[in-house]
Amino acid sequence: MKIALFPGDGIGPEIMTEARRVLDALGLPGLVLFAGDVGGTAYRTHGHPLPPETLEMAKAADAVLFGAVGDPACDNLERHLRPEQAILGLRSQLGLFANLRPATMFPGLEDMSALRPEVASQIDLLIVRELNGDVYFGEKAMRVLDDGRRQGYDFMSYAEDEVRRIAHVAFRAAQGRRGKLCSVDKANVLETSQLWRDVVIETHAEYPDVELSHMYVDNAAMQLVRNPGQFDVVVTGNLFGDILSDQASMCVGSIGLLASAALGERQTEFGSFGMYEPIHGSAPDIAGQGKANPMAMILSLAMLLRHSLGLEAEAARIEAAVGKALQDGVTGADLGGSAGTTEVGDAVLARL
Ligand SMILES: NC(=O)c1ccc[n+]([C@@H]2O[C@H](COP(=O)([O-])OP(=O)(O)OC[C@H]3O[C@@H](n4cnc5c(N)ncnc54)[C@H](O)[C@@H]3O)[C@@H](O)[C@H]2O)c1
Ligand SMILES: CC(C)[C@H](C(=O)O)[C@@H](O)C(=O)O
Ligand SMILES: [Mg+2]
Repeated sequence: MKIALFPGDGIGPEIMTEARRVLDALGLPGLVLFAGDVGGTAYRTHGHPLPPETLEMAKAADAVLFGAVGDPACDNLERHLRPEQAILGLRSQLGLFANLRPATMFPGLEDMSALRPEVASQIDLLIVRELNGDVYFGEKAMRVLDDGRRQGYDFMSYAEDEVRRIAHVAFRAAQGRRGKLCSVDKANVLETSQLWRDVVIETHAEYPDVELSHMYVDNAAMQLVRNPGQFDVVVTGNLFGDILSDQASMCVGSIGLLASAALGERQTEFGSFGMYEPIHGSAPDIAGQGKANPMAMILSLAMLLRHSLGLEAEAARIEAAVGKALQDGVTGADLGGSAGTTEVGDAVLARL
């Protein structure tokens, strides 16, 4: 079993240290770990945010655990050299098109939600975000128009096969949960979304046991705050899924709590090859201060064990330990507490 660890920038290395301690504590036999550079860190040492050796390391592994990338000092680099290209490059070059972003209320944390506790307590949803297409990967450029004005543009598109494969993932996920799928789009304005909706409806024919609904993304943003308990599985495109998942994190209580899995079609002898990362970024405003919440990173490790290594019991053990630490009131500044990154890690380890 080979896991590639890519800590990245900002709080990435701090939270990766805690996930690594949890992994070590499990004492899994036959585990081989590799560490690689990504993001601004990799740009500084190798001249590129996703050096070829890092990509090769990811390909040779059964799973990748990814911290975060992003560095304000790199924001003026040409786009292909910016830290974010590491995560985008890994997702596209590894064919990881299906991003699972679960958001579930942790018992005892209801009062820390940005929503009223009785509303927040109902949250148990899964965002299935398409990860290889949309406006993220279309042609983009800045140009000067004939009249001298600068214009930026990004081409948004989805091909039907790209929609169909993520729809299948979402329908199957709904079958394994409460049987409800809400497809979020902007079909009232965008042709990309009209095709999305048409293909999701066509795919539904193969899943008559799943209840399908459609929602425009602006309404979905509102409904997520008004009544998040109405959602079971939400399937949406790359951009909308990015935004709605950050929003969902504050409905639960903190962006430092939400984990994610990026999966594709490749199967290994242990499970599905995948890359696992917190949904948050490198948090430059708190980097190096020992304040970051490592729970999203630790929960991403749990997802890795479940989906890529077939270790369901170990995954559940980690999730239970995180849940207990929260229930016992061990929280950092993001959740109104005073525990630092290492203390939160200690608390999870003590409850494993
Ligand atoms: N997957 C990724 O690597 C990823 C994801 C999102 C953003 N980014 C990058 O990260 C950089 C910063 O972006 P941003 O500020 O918009 O988003 P961010 O998620 O890094 O931070 C947003 C806010 O949430 C807080 N926060 C985030 N994670 C936290 C944690 N674990 N514990 C406590 N607080 C936490 C931060 O302190 C900040 O106030 C940018 O360069 C961006 O491109 C990377
Ligand atoms: C860093 C950025 C490219 C990334 C995205 O937009 O997908 C991040 O926001 C995320 O949610 O993983
Ligand atoms: Mg995001």
